[in-house]
Amino acid sequence: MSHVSPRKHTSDAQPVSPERTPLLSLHDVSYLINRQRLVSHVSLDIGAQETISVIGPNGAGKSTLVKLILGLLAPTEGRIEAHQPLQLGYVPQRFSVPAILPLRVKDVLAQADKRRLSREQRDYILERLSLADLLSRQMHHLSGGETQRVLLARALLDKPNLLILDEPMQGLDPDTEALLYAFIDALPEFLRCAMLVVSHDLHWVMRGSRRVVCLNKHICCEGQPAELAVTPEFQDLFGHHYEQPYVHKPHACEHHAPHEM
Ligand SMILES: Nc1ncnc2c1ncn2[C@@H]1O[C@H](COP(=O)(O)OP(=O)(O)OP(=O)(O)O)[C@@H](O)[C@H]1O
Repeated sequence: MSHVSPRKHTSDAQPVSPERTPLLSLHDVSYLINRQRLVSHVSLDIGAQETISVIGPNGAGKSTLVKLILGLLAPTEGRIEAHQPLQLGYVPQRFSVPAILPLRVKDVLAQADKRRLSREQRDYILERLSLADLLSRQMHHLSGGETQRVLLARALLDKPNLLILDEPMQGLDPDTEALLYAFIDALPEFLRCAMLVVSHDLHWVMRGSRRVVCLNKHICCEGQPAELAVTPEFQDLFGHHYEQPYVHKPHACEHHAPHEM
């Protein structure tokens, strides 16, 4: 990818956890077209095994940001820097195969580089994503959920170090959605990688300890779900759709219950 320059990282005195070892940095990246700014001054570091969820309203520039990271678009301002050679995996929002094109599931999966995983590891992916019965089916006959499972398997078979999922659960039934979320939430060690997940599913996004980036052309707020949920920027954009689960926080005042005195 021409816009990304791999750079050797010199070791600092501070040890960095594997999750936080830098993989990719966006430096003040903007994308303009026809004098319209679709992405504005985005700076973002992605750690080597970090999961980042990207949320934002329709038209906020999320897919444009994904295309910039994939190298399908070049930043018109700023730059993207890879700290290690990138192996990208991508599951798009939509994928349709024309009925006229014969393409079986096994043809799609066969495009992956077989040298990157062992046979057992490849079988594990197919088994976890329940693909055994689909292998001979035509892609254009698959349902939305089946297609997303195939695309996720295809992406993982290349053992990416950065997996980008652009609203992968759109239109899926709750069972398929739960299956895919459970799978990406607990990838086995041999598939552990950085993930950037664009999602409108606030209940998944705000669960757990993934870093959340809220994009509205620029990054309007980011952080851990609990920190983010109380920011005015998040409240403005999503407050009416998302109620933070009640969390009891012990307070630090001096009074004691009678039995403690
Ligand atoms: N090539 C283009 N030329 C002009 N405008 C574009 C182009 N591509 C995207 N846009 C506009 O840029 C804005 C951002 O689009 P983008 O697809 O990145 O948003 P998004 O956050 O992914 O939206 P959604 O949540 O609806 O998928 C939209 O208003 C879109 O119409």
